Parts: sequence; C-alpha cells; structure tokens
Amino acid sequence: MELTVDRLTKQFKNKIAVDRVSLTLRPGVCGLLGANGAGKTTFMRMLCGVLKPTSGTVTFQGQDVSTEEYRKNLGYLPQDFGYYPEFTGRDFLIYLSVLKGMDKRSARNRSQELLETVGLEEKGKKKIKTYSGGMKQRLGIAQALLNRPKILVLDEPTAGLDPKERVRFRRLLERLGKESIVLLSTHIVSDLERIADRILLMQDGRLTFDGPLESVGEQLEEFYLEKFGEDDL
Ligand SMILES: Nc1ncnc2c1ncn2[C@@H]1O[C@H](COP(=O)(O)OP(=O)(O)OP(=O)(O)O)[C@@H](O)[C@H]1O
Repeated sequence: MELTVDRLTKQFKNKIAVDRVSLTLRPGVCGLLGANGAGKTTFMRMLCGVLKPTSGTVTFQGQDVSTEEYRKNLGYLPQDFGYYPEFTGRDFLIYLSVLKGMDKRSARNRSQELLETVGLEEKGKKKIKTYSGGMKQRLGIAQALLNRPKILVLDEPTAGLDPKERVRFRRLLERLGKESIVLLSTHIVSDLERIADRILLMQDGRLTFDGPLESVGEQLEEFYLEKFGEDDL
C-alpha cells in the first residue's frame, strides 16, 4: 500500500508554497513538521484533492488524487474544520456518514462506534456548541475515520488537546498506523515524540528532512531547532 507524491508543487502568484516535494508514504504514522507558513497545509490540501497542484502528481495504488476511488480511501481533518454548533456530536457524524453514501442504520452504528473510539460516547447527545476545543478536535478525528480510510490526513490534530486527551490520541494513532497511512502536521515538536515513526520537515515549501524518528535521535526538539535555526521560529 503506497501513496506516491511526485514533484508536487503549488504556486500562488509569486509565492511558491510547495516546491517539488516527492515522497512515498506507507502504513505507519508520519509527522510533518514545519514553522508557520512552511507549506504544510497547502501540501496536505493537495494530498486530499481539495487544492489543485500547479504541477506534480499524487497517486494511491495507481489512482490519481482526482478520482473517486482515491477519495473513497481518504479521511481528512482540515485545520479549519467547520462544525455545526446546533447539531449534537452524534447527529453530526450520522449526517456526514449519510453524505458519504452510508445507509441510515450503518451510519448510526458507525457513528456510535467512533464516538466510543474517541471517548465522546457520553457527550454524543450534547450539542457541539457545548464542546471544549479538545472535544471538537476529537469529533473532527471521528469524522475523518467514518469511511475506514486507508489514508488519513490530519492537519494540526493535537491543537487544543489536554495531556489526557493527547495520550488517548497517541494510542488511537498507534492503532490506526498499523493498517493505514497516517500523516499529521504540527509545529509542536513534542507532539510527535512517541507518536510518529517517520518525520518530515518542511521549510519554505521544500522537504528538508525525511527520515525515521530514530535517526533524529532522542532530542527531536534540538534537532528541529538545528534544522530550522532559531530565527525561523
Ligand atoms: N490561497 C493562498 N493564496 C496565497 N498564498 C497562500 C495561500 N495559501 C497559502 N499561501 C501562502 O503559502 C505559504 C504556505 O502556507 P501554508 O498555510 O501551507 O503553511 P503552513 O505550514 O500550513 O503554516 P501554519 O503552520 O501557519 O498552518 C504561506 O506563505 C502562505 O501565506
């Protein structure tokens, strides 16, 4: 199972946000690190087919990112995920499941299962407007998992999670990474320690490091500062 990115580039007017990024992703948890504006969100949006690249390709098992087949395999949590405040968490998940083509019964079952997976079973019947930031984030992760995706793209999923939620999140990702390709972005280095098997560093649109967590050494934070230079932060 491989997701192949080949010389992926995005240019906005005179700004090259992503510059000829090539890589192959396999099952496991891959952490994408980069300072603000490094190009992480732009890169992920192209991986999810919501932004058209200027050039380059993204394919999964030979299927182009623009195809329905590709999308069926994809789960995405965007950075600016829109919630419906008046919906309950459960109804929100059911609603999205039906939009994805599930029948009502499967939608209800899957939604309940996912509320349990992300630890929101008790909150499922409460309106989203009563949720904390971390709870909304967990609901966002749940919606990304509705279709049992083989590719899971999470843009800053750890934002707003408290320490207990982080542990739960890490366990969930560990489980998901065994079978799926999981890519998550963050600019918080410590979020990736003990979560990611592989680390990618983006700087000014370019991929400046791609390697296993072990090659970074014990001190991911120091490594990051060394690569980026403290001025970039
Ligand atoms: N729609 C757009 N039009 C013009 N420039 C854009 C657009 N989207 C992003 N950019 C620019 O592309 C660069 C990369 O932005 P991007 O949001 O991908 O970075 P990021 O690494 O996700 O940052 P952050 O950590 O702040 O989310 C930035 O310079 C940004 O200003």
